[in-house]
Amino acid sequence: MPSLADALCAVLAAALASHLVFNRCEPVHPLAHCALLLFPPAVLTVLVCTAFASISHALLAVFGLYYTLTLLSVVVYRLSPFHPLFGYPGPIPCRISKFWMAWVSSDGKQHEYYSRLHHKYGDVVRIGPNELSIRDVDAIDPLMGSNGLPKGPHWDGRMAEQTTVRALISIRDPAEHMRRRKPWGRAFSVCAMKGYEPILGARVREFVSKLETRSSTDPINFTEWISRFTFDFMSDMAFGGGSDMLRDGDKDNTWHLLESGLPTALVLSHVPWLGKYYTMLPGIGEDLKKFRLFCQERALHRRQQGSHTKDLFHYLIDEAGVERHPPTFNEVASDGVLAIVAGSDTTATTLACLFYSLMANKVAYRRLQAEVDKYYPPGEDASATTYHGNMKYLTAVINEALRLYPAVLSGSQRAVPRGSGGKAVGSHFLPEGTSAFVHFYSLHRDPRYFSPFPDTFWPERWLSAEERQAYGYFYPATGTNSSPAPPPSFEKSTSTKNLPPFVHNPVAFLPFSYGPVNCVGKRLAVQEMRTLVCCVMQKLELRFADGYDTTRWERDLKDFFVSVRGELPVVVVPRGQGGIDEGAS
Ligand code: HEM
Repeated sequence: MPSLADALCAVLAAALASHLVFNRCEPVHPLAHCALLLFPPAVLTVLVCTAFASISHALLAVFGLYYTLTLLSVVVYRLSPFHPLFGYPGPIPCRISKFWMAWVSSDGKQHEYYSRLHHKYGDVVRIGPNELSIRDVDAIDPLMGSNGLPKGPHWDGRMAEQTTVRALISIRDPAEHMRRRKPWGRAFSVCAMKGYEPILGARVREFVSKLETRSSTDPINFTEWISRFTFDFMSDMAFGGGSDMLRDGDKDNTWHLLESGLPTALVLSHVPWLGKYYTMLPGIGEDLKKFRLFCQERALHRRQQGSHTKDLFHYLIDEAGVERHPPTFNEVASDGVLAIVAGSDTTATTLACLFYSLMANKVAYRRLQAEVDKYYPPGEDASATTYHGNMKYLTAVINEALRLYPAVLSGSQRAVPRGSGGKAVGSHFLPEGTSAFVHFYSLHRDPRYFSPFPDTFWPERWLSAEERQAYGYFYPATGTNSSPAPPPSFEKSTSTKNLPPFVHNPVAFLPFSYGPVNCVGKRLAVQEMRTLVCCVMQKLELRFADGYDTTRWERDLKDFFVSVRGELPVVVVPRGQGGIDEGAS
């Protein structure tokens, strides 16, 4: 008959063994969890129950002790010098469990949290037991370049409900990713892009004319209008049409279906194994399922109908029959959903941030308007891309919006595969099993890479010194300490004397990520933004609605992997009709 001390030793040994198995094998399947968390204490209870007064005492003691000791062992190990990431600084709750980041991220402000951590702890911060956030330009290529690391486990949580066919963005196996990316590469080649101009031009003209011909000058929510445009355009591209939000508004509540799952997906990305349980809950993820169904119906319809234009779907489904291993219909349908999600929300956020920034910085607004007027005077079709490449101020404005507000604020995770022996990333070493990402938001606002005014919308930083000088020096007035800071007023200055040295390092500019799994839709996104901005600036005049609190913009911006923007109440009138101050120039 075992003594009480024997029983306690047995439970301690079992708890340590269980921690060891969790640590080595990282099981994610619920059955494996049950086996490790229920089977050992149940067997132990049977074996040592005679050491206790009753079976219920034995159950309570063994199970309670087993769980307490397992947890304690996990916590002590993660904080101890034996942990491979011990040398990296970070807050204690982060080092203990990813549940901490799941909780922190749930309010959509994880990008600001990471940024604060980098200010406090430096360029590499331990933000999870096995995860690092990096703010160092030298880490970009080794981490994300062609000899870099594959995608990390956060995709297993984000896409937990995709149990059969995964969309391109969440494929972690590099060989499979490369196979699935081929049709996408073709779809965004220079030649294919030419074919998209008429589809894009038609939607942009519709957007502008809808706003131009409004009979009222009441403020509109500009964010919503832009979202309708990007959604309609991506539906045209992915499924040959089928969405008319610009005409009918969001009558099917599609935008809600698209965005409602984002916060949960972000939380699950921090604790991917929880995704398996989440998908078992009845009624969970209904919005996303509806959205997928809606897209699948469109894909089916588009396949049956065929198309005269070579849209994105044409390439994804390989209508020309050029792929050696053509994708299956389910793969294409899944990638069609991805095109809508990855293509509409990201571009909508960037455009909304861009127009917000322009309205807050009237100097930049007038400079861009002047450039548009030069290349596309009244009567010229501003949706034709002919002069886009010459428009340096336009490029500067788009880059600056992407720098301050990258649509994916916190970057995309990579992971060091088990058995690889680890990876040197710049001057840092990442042990195997470590996940890491370059934090775009922190990198883009780091004064070592962009100075002066790293937190301010200042498109002139993207011009050459001569071009900046030719424009004359307009600088944001400094000295505001409120957080979030209101957009600065701009002052005319005759010299650069009292400014910190000019620093501009485009290597630290990664809104579309970097390397072989970067944003495959970058060309389309840039063309879409250039076309829309040119047409809006040519035909319309915008200003914030009276009483709009400009500090709200950054407060309302949420990081749910793809960022989600708040309302932007704007007065829009056709140009030349007056009513809007055309002052600063
Ligand atoms: C301003 C607009 C956009 C921004 C800032 C943006 C940014 C990004 C980022 C940061 C990634 C993650 C890459 C990584 O994991 O390293 C990504 C992936 C992706 N984006 Fe975009 N994107 C934009 C627009 C678009 C558009 C218009 C499309 C068109 C369909 C698109 C399609 C994709 C796809 C398919 C992926 C997955 C790529 C892969 O895993 O190989 N994106 N994007």
